[in-house]
Amino acid sequence: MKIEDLKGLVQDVPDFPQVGIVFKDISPLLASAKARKTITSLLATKYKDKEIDVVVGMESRGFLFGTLVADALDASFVMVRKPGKLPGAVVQEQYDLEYGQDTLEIQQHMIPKDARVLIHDDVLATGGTALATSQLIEKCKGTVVGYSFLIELDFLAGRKRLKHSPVHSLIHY
Ligand SMILES: O=P(O)(O)OC[C@H]1O[C@H](OP(=O)(O)OP(=O)(O)O)[C@H](O)[C@@H]1O
Ligand SMILES: Nc1ncnc2[nH]cnc12
Repeated sequence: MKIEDLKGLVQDVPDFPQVGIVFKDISPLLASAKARKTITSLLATKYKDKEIDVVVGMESRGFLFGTLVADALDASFVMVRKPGKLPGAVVQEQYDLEYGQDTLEIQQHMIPKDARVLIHDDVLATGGTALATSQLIEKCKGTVVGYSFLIELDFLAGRKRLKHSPVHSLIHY
C-alpha cells in the first residue's frame, strides 16, 4: 500500500467532537490488516537504526500503533495516560488540546535513566499532547530521540513546538 492509499482510508468527520473541528477518523485504517502492517513498517523503518529503548504512546489512540511500532523496533512500550488511570507514583504535566485542556501522567519507574525514547501518537495537531509528553520524559531523565505520528495537521503547526527532536509523520493535511 502507498501513502495515498492509506490517506484514502482516513475519514473526515466535520464538526466532531466540536463545531469547527474536522476530525480525522482512523477507524478504517485500523480495520485493514494490510493498512496496519504497512503503517507499522513505515513508522518503524524511520527509527530502526536509532537504538530506541522505549516507545511511549499517549492515551488512547497512541497505544494502537505505539505497541506495534515497539514490537517492530524490539523496544519496550510505556503508556502515557490521562489522570488517575496509572497506579503508584506518577509524574504529571498539564497541556492544551485542539479542543480543550487536560493532564497527562506517566509511571516514572518505567523509563530507565538515559533511555532513548521515541514518542508516538496517531495525530499531531497543536502539539500540546506531544510537548507535554516530552516534558514528562525529561522529568523521568529519559532522552527524546524523535516523534512519530501517523497523521500531522500541518496547518496547526504543532511541529514548531517540538523543536528539540526530529518529527516524522506518514500522512499530512
Ligand atoms: O496535538 P494536540 O493538539 O495535542 O492533539 C493531538 C491529540 O489529540 C488526540 O487525542 P485525544 O485527547 O482526543 O484523546 P484520544 O486519543 O483518547 O481520542 C490525538 O489522539 C492526540 O493525542
Ligand atoms: N482533528 C483531529 N482529528 C483527530 N484527532 C485529533 N486530535 C486532535 N485534533 C484531531
